[in-house]
Amino acid sequence: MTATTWRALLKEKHQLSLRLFLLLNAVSAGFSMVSPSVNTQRFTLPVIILLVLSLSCLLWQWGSKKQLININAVSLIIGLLWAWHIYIKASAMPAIDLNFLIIALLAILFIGSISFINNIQAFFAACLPVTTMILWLDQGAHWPRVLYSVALPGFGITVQHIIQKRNDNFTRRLMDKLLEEKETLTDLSMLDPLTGLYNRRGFRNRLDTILGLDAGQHFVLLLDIDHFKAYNDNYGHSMGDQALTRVSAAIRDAVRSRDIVTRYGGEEFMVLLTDIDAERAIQTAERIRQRVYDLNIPHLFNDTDTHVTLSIGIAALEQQNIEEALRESDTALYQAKRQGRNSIFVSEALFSTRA
Ligand SMILES: Nc1nc2c(ncn2[C@@H]2O[C@H](COP(=O)(O)OP(=O)(O)OP(=O)(O)O)[C@@H](O)[C@H]2O)c(=O)[nH]1
Repeated sequence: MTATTWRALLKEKHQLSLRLFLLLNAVSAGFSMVSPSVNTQRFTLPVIILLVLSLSCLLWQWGSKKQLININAVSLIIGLLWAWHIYIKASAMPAIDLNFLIIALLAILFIGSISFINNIQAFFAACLPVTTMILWLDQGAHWPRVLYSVALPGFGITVQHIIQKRNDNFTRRLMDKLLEEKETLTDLSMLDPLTGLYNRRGFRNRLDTILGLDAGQHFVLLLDIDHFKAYNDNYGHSMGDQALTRVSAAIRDAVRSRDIVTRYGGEEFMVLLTDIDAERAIQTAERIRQRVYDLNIPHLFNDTDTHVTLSIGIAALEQQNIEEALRESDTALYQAKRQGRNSIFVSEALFSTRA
């Protein structure tokens, strides 16, 4: 879930309360025509509009769920229609019937408060026109009772609104935090825990981005620590881990930040040199080899030297074919091992490209 889907869900929740509001108003408008509390002016224009409007909005929302209706505007229009309806009925009476006014007020307060328990603006938009009309028709004779009837649910809804806002904020913060953690976990799943370099998954992820940019020529370097089994067997696995960590850091330091350094296997690394020519790629490979040698990690069981050393195979990445480039660099690495280790071998295919 993202912050956008969260906001969409909140809007959807409000639209649900609007549907309830429309439904109750349609029922109420129908009822006031069929069985009115006062038998004058059953079919007023506003109550007919009210019925048609409520049903149309309901049907429209049903049909196109993505189209959101402005809740406050609809509530205000419906409140005004009810006020107009009350005015027409009251005008037709020989004398103002207080019971009629109270029932009319309670009806809209009831509909407003159960529909908009969490939406204070919509509640007042629906109830204020009716309240004002009743106060005016009653000429203020019972204003404390009328205002009390509105203030009581109004206060309850305000408190509920504040609590709900705080809950929503809390949930949103919690969701942001979870999304952040999810991103961190995704990042971690792309890194090798021992060396902090990319693992194969991280490499694939970065590769897709780089190939998408299609900037210049790229080269694949496959690097393997020489006689590392002998190192582990003689110095222990923990010293082996330390050596791996130091070698990883040396490789990382020897290349540019835009190059991708990956722990490709146990003591095997892969570097993708991006947007570079063949000459510089070979120079970079040589720099890596020298940096690792200069670490001076003693390895008395290395047949070729007394230090930890690396062998490197290089191949060009042609036509975005990473599998082919890896195959060629692996062959080149094999040759580097065969020619005595602590050395670099350039893929024959690359030689022919350069010739
Ligand atoms: N300490 C440690 N050792 C590892 C790790 N991953 C792989 N290794 C060791 O790396 C060694 C690799 O040995 P081999 O594949 O036989 O190669 P090598 O001894 O380096 O010989 P050449 O590659 O031919 O020079 C094995 O002993 C593995 O146990 C690791 O995470 N930590």
